[in-house]
Amino acid sequence: MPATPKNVPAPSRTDPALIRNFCIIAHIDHGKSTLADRMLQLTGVVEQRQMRAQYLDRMDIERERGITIKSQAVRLPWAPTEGPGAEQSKTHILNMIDTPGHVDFTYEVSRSLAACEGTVLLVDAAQGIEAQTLANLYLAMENDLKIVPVLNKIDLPAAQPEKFSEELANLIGCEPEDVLKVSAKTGMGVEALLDKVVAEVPPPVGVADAPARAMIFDSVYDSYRGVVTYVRVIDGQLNRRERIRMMSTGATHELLEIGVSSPEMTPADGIGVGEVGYIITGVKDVRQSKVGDTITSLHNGATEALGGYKDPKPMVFSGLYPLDGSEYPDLREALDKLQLNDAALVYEPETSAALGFGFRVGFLGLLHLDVIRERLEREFGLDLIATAPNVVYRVVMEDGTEHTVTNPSEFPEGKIDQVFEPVVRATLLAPSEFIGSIMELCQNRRGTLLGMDYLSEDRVEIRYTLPLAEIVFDFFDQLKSKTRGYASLDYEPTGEQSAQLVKVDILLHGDKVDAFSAVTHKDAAYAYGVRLVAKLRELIPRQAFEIPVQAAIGSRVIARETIRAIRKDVLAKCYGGDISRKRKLLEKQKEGKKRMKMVGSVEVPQEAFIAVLSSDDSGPGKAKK
Ligand SMILES: Nc1nc2c(ncn2[C@@H]2O[C@H](COP(=O)(O)OP(=O)(O)OP(=O)(O)O)[C@@H](O)[C@H]2O)c(=O)[nH]1
Repeated sequence: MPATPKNVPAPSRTDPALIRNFCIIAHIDHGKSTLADRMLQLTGVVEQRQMRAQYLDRMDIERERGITIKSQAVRLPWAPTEGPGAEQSKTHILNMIDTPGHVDFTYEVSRSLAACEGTVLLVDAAQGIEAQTLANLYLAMENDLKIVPVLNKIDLPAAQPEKFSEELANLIGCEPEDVLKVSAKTGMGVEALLDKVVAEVPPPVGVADAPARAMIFDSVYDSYRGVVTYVRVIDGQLNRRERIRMMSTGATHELLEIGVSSPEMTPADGIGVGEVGYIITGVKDVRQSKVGDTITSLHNGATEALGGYKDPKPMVFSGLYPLDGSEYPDLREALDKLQLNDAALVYEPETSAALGFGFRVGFLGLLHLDVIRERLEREFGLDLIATAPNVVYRVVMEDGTEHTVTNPSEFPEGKIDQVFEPVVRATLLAPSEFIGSIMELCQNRRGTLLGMDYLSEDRVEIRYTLPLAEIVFDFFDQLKSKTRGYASLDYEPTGEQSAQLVKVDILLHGDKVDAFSAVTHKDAAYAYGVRLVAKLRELIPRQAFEIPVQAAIGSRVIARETIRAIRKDVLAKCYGGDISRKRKLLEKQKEGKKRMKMVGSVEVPQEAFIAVLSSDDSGPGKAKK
C-alpha cells in the first residue's frame, strides 16, 4: 500500500525555510499566557471579538488558577515588518508551543523544547530571573535552542528594565541592548518580538524524503474525538489515512485526521518536514500516545527512534478515600476518566482499617496532587479524605530482599539493612539578604549545599541536594514566609540516598491507625509522635473506657496521651416519662454514630481524621522547627 492514498491530494507543505518553531519559557506568572494571547491577536488568528484572556489555557481549572498545565501548539502566520525577512515580506509560519511552567511538569517542558529550534526567554521586568526561569533556560541550552531574551511587563511602575536586562545578558552571554522589552498587557514591543523570532530562530532542518519521524510532545484527551496528539515532524511527512506505528510499543494506528491548530483544529492532507501539527487516531487513552514517543509510517518506516522517552514516574503518593463509603465506585470511575488525559496518574485500590475502601494514587508532585484532588471534588462532586503525601522508599532487608514502599503503613517490619529515599537537586533564587534564612531552612531539612552564585549584586542562586520527602510538605510555604515571598524554588529528581528512616505508628487503645503511619527521619520521629498524639487526644471524644493514644516505632512507644473515660448519657436531661422524646434523642445519637469510624474498639469521628490529615502540619517532615 502506498504511503499516500491516491484519492487524497499531496500535503500542502510549507517550505521549511519559512517555518520557525519556538516556545516561550518563563517563571510562573511572568506573563507567558498573556504574551501568547497578544501574539494570537497580532497575527490575526483569533479575531478580536473571540479573544478571551488566556485563550490557550483551555481547562477551567487552569484559567482559574492562572497556571498552564498542558502544553498546546498554535500556528501563527507572520510577515516580518523589520529585519532580514522583511524585504521579501514573505509570510512565515511560526509554530508556538506553550509549555507548562511548573516543576512537576518538567518532562513535558523538555519534550516541548525538543520540538523547537528557539525559545523566547520571558522575564518579568519587576521581578527579574526566578528559579523556573533558570531551570527552563538550562533545559533550553541542553536542547541547543536559540534563546531570545525578553523582559515583560515594562509598563509596570516597578519595572527595572536596566537592571534586569543586565542580569539576563550576564546569564546568557549577550549584550543588555539585545534584550527586548515588551508589555504583553498593552502589546508594546510584541511585533518587534515576532520579527526577532523570524530573524533569529533557525528554520527546522530535516530530510524531506526520508522515512517519516515525528515526535509526540503532547497528548490531550477530548471527550468527543478521543486522544488528540501533538507532533513535530522531524523527517519526511505524515499523511491522512496513512497507517502509522508508535516506535516505543510497535502499536499501529490509522491517521483518521491530521492537521494544524490555528488555534482551532484545522484538518489538512498531511504535514511535512519541520512542521508542527496534531493527529487523531481514535485511541481512547493518552497512555497509547505517549509524550516523547516517535511516530513513523507503518510501511517503509524509520528504524531509529528520535531520542528516548521516559514513562512519567510518580514521585509522591497519597491515599484518597471517599468521605461517604458508598461513593467508592464513583471515585474509581472519576479516576479512570482523569487517567484518559493524564499518563502520569497511577492508582490502585487499597483498604484502610480506619478509612475504608479507597485508592493509593501516585502523582508527579504536589501541584499535580492538588490539581487532581480539586478536579475530583469539583468536576465529579466527590468529598474526599486524602492521607498525608509521601514519597517512594526502597527498603533493603538484611536477607537481601527488597520492598518498594508507596504506603507508609506497609513499611516492612523486621531486620532492615538500608532504606533509600529519593533526593532532588533544588535551585533557590532570592535576594542575598535571605541567604542565612534559606540555608537554615535547607540545613534543617537535611540538605547538602552544592554551591552558590551571585546573579547580580543583590541576587543569589543557591543549590542544594534535599530529600524529596522534606520538600513535599510545607517547604515551599516555609521558604516563602522566611523570605517574605521573594525566594523561588525549582527542583529535579537526581536519584536516591540511604537514610536513617523509621516508621512511626499511631495506636488507639493498642490498635494501629494505618492512616496516620508515617516514615520519618529518626531524629524527627519523636516530635511527629508527640504532635499527633496530642492532637488526637483533643479531637477524639471521651468514651466509655479509658483510651491510651500512643506513638510507637516498632514495639517501642515514644509518646503517649490518655483520653479519660466518660459515660455519655443522652437521656440524662430527660426527666419524666416522655417516651417519644427519649426515642428521638436515641435516634439522633445513632445518626451521630454513623459518622464515627471504628478503629479497633474506639469510635473516631470522621472529622478527627479530616482535621489531622488536612492540617498543614500533619506531615512528618516538619518535626525540627
Ligand atoms: N502590567 C502587566 N501585567 C502583565 C503583563 N503580562 C502579564 N501580566 C499579568 O501578570 C499575571 C500573570 O500572567 P500570565 O500570562 O497568567 O502568566 P503565565 O506566565 O502564563 O503564568 P503561568 O501560566 O501560570 O505560567 C496576570 O495577572 C497578567 O495580567 C504586562 O506586560 N504588564
